[in-house]
Amino acid sequence: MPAHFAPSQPLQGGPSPSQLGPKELLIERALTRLRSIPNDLEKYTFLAGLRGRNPDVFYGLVGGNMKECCPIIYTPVIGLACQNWSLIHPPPPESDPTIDALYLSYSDLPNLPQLIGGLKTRLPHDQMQISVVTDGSRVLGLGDLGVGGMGISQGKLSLYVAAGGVNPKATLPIAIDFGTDNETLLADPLYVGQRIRRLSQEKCLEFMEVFMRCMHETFPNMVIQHEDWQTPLAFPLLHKNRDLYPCFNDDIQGTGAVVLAGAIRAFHLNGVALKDQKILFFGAGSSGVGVAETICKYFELQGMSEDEAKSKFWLVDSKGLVAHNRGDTLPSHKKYLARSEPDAPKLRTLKEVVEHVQPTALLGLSTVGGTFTKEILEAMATYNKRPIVFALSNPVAQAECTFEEAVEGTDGRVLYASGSPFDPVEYKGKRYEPGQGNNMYIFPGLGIGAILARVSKIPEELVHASAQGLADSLTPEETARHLLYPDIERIREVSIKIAVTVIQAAQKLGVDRNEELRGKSSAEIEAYVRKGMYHPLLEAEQQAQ
Ligand SMILES: NC(=O)c1ccc[n+]([C@@H]2O[C@H](COP(=O)([O-])OP(=O)(O)OC[C@H]3O[C@@H](n4cnc5c(N)ncnc54)[C@H](O)[C@@H]3O)[C@@H](O)[C@H]2O)c1
Ligand SMILES: O=C(O)C[C@H](O)C(=O)O
Ligand SMILES: [Mg+2]
Repeated sequence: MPAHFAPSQPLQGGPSPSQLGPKELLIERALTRLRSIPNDLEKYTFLAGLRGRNPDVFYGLVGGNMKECCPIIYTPVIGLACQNWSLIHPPPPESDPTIDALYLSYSDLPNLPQLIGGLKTRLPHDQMQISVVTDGSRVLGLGDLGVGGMGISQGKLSLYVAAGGVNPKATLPIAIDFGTDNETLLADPLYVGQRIRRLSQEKCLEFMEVFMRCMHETFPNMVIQHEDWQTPLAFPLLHKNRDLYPCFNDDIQGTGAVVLAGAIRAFHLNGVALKDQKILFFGAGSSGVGVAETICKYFELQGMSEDEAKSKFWLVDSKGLVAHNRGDTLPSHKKYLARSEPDAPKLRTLKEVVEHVQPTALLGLSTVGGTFTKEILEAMATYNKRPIVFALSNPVAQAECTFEEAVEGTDGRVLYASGSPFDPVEYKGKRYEPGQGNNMYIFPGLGIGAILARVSKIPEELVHASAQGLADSLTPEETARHLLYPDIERIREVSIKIAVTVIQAAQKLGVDRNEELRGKSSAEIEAYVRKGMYHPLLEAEQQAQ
């Protein structure tokens, strides 16, 4: 069985089209067509149409050409698609007996048990494995896009299939319409969602409590990924559900894991001992705090006391340095890592905080593009031989600095990762390669591992295991190139490695419910993972699922 989809590139020098099998030929045609489309949004709609018409061809194309296709079906172009959702992807008619995307709204609350229970007969697969659920309230760094968030749910699930090998029929994207506070959408008669203001947090959580219960009763083995919920809902949803159901929040935990994996590599490459690292986060929302707490926990696991680990972190939000003595009431998610010195300086701007802290690492999860200015990058380069700069906000225009700016501002010494992809840069005759610190490296492996182990819940240890699996997945050649993350074309192999680590962690904690896998060696678990994966180039009867 192939470990990866056959990439289409080798076909160019291989057999002529007439010798190709029908799926390979269709994939080759689709790729040629894709390359002929000049406009990004049209490329997206072409691929979305292909996914609907012929999933095997779509996934064969994407899986063999990740570098080329990911920026279209995922960040950055997916952001544009979400912004234009009403024009490109209206919900299917209610009479449609099958569904491949589910839209719900608060008014469905009294009927949720029947509605969700009834899905079993309307869905093409009776063993649904994974759902990505959003209310579209914070889509990438683009803000509130209402039901346009469906694009993100679908995009994430496409990667679950392409990278994680989940059967496409076992995935369900869900967008929940709680209204929108986006003035453009509220004024747009063509908007496909409800043109009402967002409901209160209380109402949303009331709905979600019933929703999570009904989903679990209907699909007891399904993993639910919460995605792009605004921070005031993201944390309560995670805390209320994490001990009850197999679910996780991708922005808090998936991002925590991917950045931890890149940071482990970067701390090694900058040569500074962990106890001397000083990590500054620009942005203290669900993602910033999620990442900071994940790295903080890692420091503890490496032998630091809790207080020592916490002392390595500084958070900056729109009001400046986050500190208990700041004079405002901090929301609960910011309290744990707020500076606690009674005389913590009251610093307003990022520049002031950078100069005060002189960090070894500067991480942006702020949604504000261009905020790591030349001056800030140059300052990072004066404090560090190899400054760590991660511009993690999505999509591209929201990145705190581009790769080129980071290379120039630090005279080529930067250890850089971004949330959205950037091209390599030539600087003073040398070629530099960026890392893509995007949770896409984590959730497919974490998800397929959780699915195959049939976990009852996803404790933090599984998230840490996924980070370790990713950090360990670089080849010697990638390590020698000083990469922070593996080549994206290898994402399926990387996801397999992460899945094995996650399954073993689940077994150790006793949250696995798949008895068949217990007592198996790493190699046996890996073989089981490979066998359980969907391969678009195999015929249906050859698929294990
Ligand atoms: N790379 C990845 O895998 C990944 C994963 C998740 C989220 N993200 C990105 O992270 C970003 C943030 O997501 P979130 O859910 O945490 O959002 P959020 O809105 O909850 O948090 C944003 C934070 O930035 C701060 N901020 C905003 N404007 C600021 C300014 N001008 N100066 C200083 N601070 C400012 C806010 O106070 C807040 O603390 C998004 O752009 C998202 O795309 C990336
Ligand atoms: O969707 C992405 O590309 C990453 C992340 O989940 C985000 O919200 O930005
Ligand atoms: Mg997200």
